Amino acid sequence: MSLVIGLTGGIASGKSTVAKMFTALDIPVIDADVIAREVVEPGEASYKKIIEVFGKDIVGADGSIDRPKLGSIIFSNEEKREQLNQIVHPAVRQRMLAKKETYTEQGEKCIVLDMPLLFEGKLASLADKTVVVFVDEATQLERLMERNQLREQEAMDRIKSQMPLAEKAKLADEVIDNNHSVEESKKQLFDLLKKWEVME
Ligand SMILES: CC(C)(COP(=O)(O)OP(=O)(O)OC[C@H]1O[C@@H](n2cnc3c(N)ncnc32)[C@H](O)[C@@H]1O)[C@@H](O)C(=O)NCCC(=O)NCCS
Ligand SMILES: Nc1ncnc2c1ncn2[C@@H]1O[C@H](COP(=O)(O)OP(=O)(O)OP(=O)(O)O)[C@@H](O)[C@H]1O
Repeated sequence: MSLVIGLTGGIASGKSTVAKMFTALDIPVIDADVIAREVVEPGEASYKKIIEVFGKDIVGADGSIDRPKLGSIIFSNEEKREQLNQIVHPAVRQRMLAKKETYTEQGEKCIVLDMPLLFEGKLASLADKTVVVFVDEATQLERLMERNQLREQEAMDRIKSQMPLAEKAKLADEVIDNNHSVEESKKQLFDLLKKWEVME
């Protein structure tokens, strides 16, 4: 039996930072953002559907989807975001499920689903335990603007396109407070993994 951990949070709250800690422990991590990139590569069904809905202008010079352009459309327009979600999310769900099955068959005792939209979507029920990586909104905004080189309004649009982190924290089994150092977050994670007997 594998323990499936649903790792979630908000944009730039620190999921990838915590996911790397699992990887360093040789615990497999299935990353929804990586899969969401794979399913829109040229030749994939979702690639064609995105062009049908958003037009040829959404394709960059190299033939792939122009992600900054698509982002600037969907993060400021709920209807367009919903349209994109309806194209991409079923394909992401299907691949995440298949990967999870493979790891389960391989006998992995712990598997992580790293998924920003775990609670907004339909995969939370797959997880035995859910963990939210939490930061307060001021820290989230600062880290997002810095990492993605965004103006305040663009960063706020992205934050507001998701369920508030405080609400996610209420839905989660456990919360990692990532407002402080990475080392402090690691200690919180290790305490959880000891409690769940994933590590000694
Ligand atoms: C809009 C796109 C092209 C922007 O690409 P970009 O490379 O700039 O960002 P990236 O994919 O790395 O996502 C960064 C973060 O944005 C947030 N985010 C992405 N898509 C969404 C969405 N539809 N709704 C809310 N938040 C989102 C997540 O927190 C994610 O971790 C891309 O995010 C996308 O295709 N989104 C739709 C698919 C999706 O929902 N992915 C999230 C995981 S399933
Ligand atoms: N405890 C911390 N202290 C300082 N900076 C941090 C901390 N945790 C993460 N960061 C930085 O904040 C930014 C966001 O972190 P990270 O990329 O892990 O978030 P994420 O939740 O995976 O984001 P996204 O879902 O948008 O990809 C990164 O630049 C990262 O280096």
